[in-house]
Amino acid sequence: MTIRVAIAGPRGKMGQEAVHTVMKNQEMELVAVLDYKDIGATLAELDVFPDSYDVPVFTDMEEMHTATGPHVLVDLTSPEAVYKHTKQALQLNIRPVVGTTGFSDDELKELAGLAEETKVGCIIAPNFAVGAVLMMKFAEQAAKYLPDIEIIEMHHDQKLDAPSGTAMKTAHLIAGHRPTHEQGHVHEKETLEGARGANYEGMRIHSVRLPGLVAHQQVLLGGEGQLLTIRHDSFNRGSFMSGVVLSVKTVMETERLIYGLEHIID
Ligand SMILES: NC(=O)C1=CN([C@@H]2O[C@H](COP(=O)(O)OP(=O)(O)OC[C@H]3O[C@@H](n4cnc5c(N)ncnc54)[C@H](O)[C@@H]3O)[C@@H](O)[C@H]2O)C=CC1
Ligand SMILES: O=C(O)C1=N[C@H](C(=O)O)C[C@H](O)C1
Repeated sequence: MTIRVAIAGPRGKMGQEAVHTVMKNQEMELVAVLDYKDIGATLAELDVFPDSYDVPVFTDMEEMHTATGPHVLVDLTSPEAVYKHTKQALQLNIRPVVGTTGFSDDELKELAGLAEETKVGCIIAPNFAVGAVLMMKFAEQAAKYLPDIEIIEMHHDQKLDAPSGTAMKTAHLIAGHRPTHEQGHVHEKETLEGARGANYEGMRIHSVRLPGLVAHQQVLLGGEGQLLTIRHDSFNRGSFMSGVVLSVKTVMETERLIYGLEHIID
């Protein structure tokens, strides 16, 4: 069966890459895109895509659903739009594959409940790059032995959310094995606010934003006389595409919400 795919955010950095990926995939058909403007146009009429991309643009998900019947919605938009999109897709029986980051823990819980109730599969992947998933898993394992940890995530300066979804997911995974404990000196004091980064159950998370960067993270684990550094770099957005393809295929086989690619890679 050909998987009918819609993409939200097709003009964005990730959206453009995903449009090309789905268009090239023999097992998928790009049936629609969801944008905030140019309703009634096709991708071919937008300046960033080739003339052969005869895919309609919608601004309303319900209209898109009625007109084109997608099985899957790939969301690559913004932290502001993603919760509403994911909820609406689940209600319309469209399976969301979500790369957009910036969910709160409460939103994730609510969406998991909704997916269970509607039995509509959903994958939320804070990072689609296999190397980043391995970096998170290795950090989770290492935290059992070296529980003093600081996460440094580094991204391009157009990123809207901080900390990154990957840093948050890394902290969640590590926290499953590391009893909460405060790090550093008990009397430490910031003379400049924010100097010690964000505090997640005692772990520190630092967000760097600079032009030239794509997506990078290192997890530093310190012990007596030693430091373990686990690092991953995405140098381009092609690094995320095999994860997008895997997620689109896998979401067709599930009836619940899966949070994180580590649950679906072997
Ligand atoms: N899970 C992963 O592996 C990755 C996730 N991301 C995340 O994906 C998201 C998008 O990233 P980029 O492409 O770099 O951002 P971007 O800013 O280049 O693109 C976002 C696009 O979404 C559009 N958009 C915003 N609100 C919309 C709405 N309500 N409806 C339709 N379109 C809307 C914008 O116009 C823009 O074209 C971010 O949350 C980012 O953190 C980025 C890279 C990898
Ligand atoms: O905004 C980005 O670029 C990225 N966002 C995701 C995140 O917040 O972790 C994934 C990747 O790091 C790129």
